[in-house]
Amino acid sequence: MRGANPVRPQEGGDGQSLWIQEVFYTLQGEGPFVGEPSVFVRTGGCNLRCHWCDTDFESSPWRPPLDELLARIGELRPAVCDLIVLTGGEPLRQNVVPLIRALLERGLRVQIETNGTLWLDGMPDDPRLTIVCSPKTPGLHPDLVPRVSVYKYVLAAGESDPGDGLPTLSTQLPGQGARLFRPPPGAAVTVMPRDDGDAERNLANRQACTAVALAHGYRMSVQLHKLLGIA
Ligand SMILES: C[S@@+](CC[C@H](N)C(=O)[O-])C[C@H]1O[C@@H](n2cnc3c(N)ncnc32)[C@H](O)[C@@H]1O
Ligand SMILES: Nc1nc2[nH]cc(C(=O)O)c2c(=O)[nH]1
Ligand code: SF4
Ligand SMILES: [Mg+2]
Repeated sequence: MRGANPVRPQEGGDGQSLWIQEVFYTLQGEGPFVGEPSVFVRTGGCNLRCHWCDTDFESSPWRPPLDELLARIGELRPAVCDLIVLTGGEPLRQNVVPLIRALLERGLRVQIETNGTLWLDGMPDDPRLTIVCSPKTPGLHPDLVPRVSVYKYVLAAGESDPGDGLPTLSTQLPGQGARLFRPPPGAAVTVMPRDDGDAERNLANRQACTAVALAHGYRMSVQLHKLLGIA
C-alpha cells in the first residue's frame, strides 16, 4: 500500500475464521510457479509497511469462517487447477495453519508468499507446501528460514550491493540504508524488478535486475500478471 498501511501485529486465534482481502483465480505471476493457474487467497493486514508495496490489503471487511472460505475457493477453482497461493498482506500474520491443512487434505498444493518475519506453530511439513520468502528486513524468523524454498528479492536500479547484487536500502524507511537478510549458501535466489508505478523507472529496474541476475546467477522473475493485465 505504498507505505500507507497500518502496521498490525501477528494475531493469535484458532484460525477458524480469517480476515480476507480477496480470493481470485489467475495465473501465478511471480516466482517458481510463474504462469501456473492458481487460486489466490489474499489475507488482510500486514506487520510491515514497505514504502513501495503494490498491494491493497486493508479495504475488505470480509472475515469468513473457514468452511465459507474453503467453499469460495472451491467455487473459483476449476479441476485443471490444483495450486492455492496464500498471500496478503502478510499471510503468516494470522493462523492460516488450519486453512493450509484443509487444502492439503483436499489433495491441493499450497504456496505461501511471505515477508519471512513470522512463523506459525504446527505448520505442516509437506512437500506440497512451498514457501517463497521475499525478504524485507535484516532478520527473518529463525524457524521459517529452513522451510524457505525460494528467496525472492525485489530490486530497484541503484539500490543493490555490488558484492552480491541484493538490496542495500530499507524497505520500511525510504532512502535509509539497510542490509536485508542474506540467504544461506546454496539457497535458491530469484530477483524481481520493483514496480515503481513509473514506466521510465520500471525500465531501469528491469535492466538493473537483469544485470544482477546475469552477474550472480540468480533466476529472474518479472510480474507476469502485470504484463498480461490480469489480477
Ligand atoms: C504484496 S506481497 C504479499 C506477501 C508478503 N507480504 C511479501 O511481502 O512477500 C507479494 C509480493 O509482491 C512483492 N511486491 C510488493 N510490492 C512490489 C512492487 N512495488 N514491485 C514488485 N514487487 C512487489 C513482494 O515483495 C512480494 O514478493
Ligand atoms: N497474478 C498474480 N500473481 C501474484 N504473485 C504474487 C502476488 C501477490 O500479490 O502476492 C500476485 C498477484 O497479486 N497476482
Ligand atoms: S510485507 Fe508484503 S504486503 Fe506487507 S507491506 Fe511489504 S510487500 Fe506489502
Ligand atoms: Mg500482487
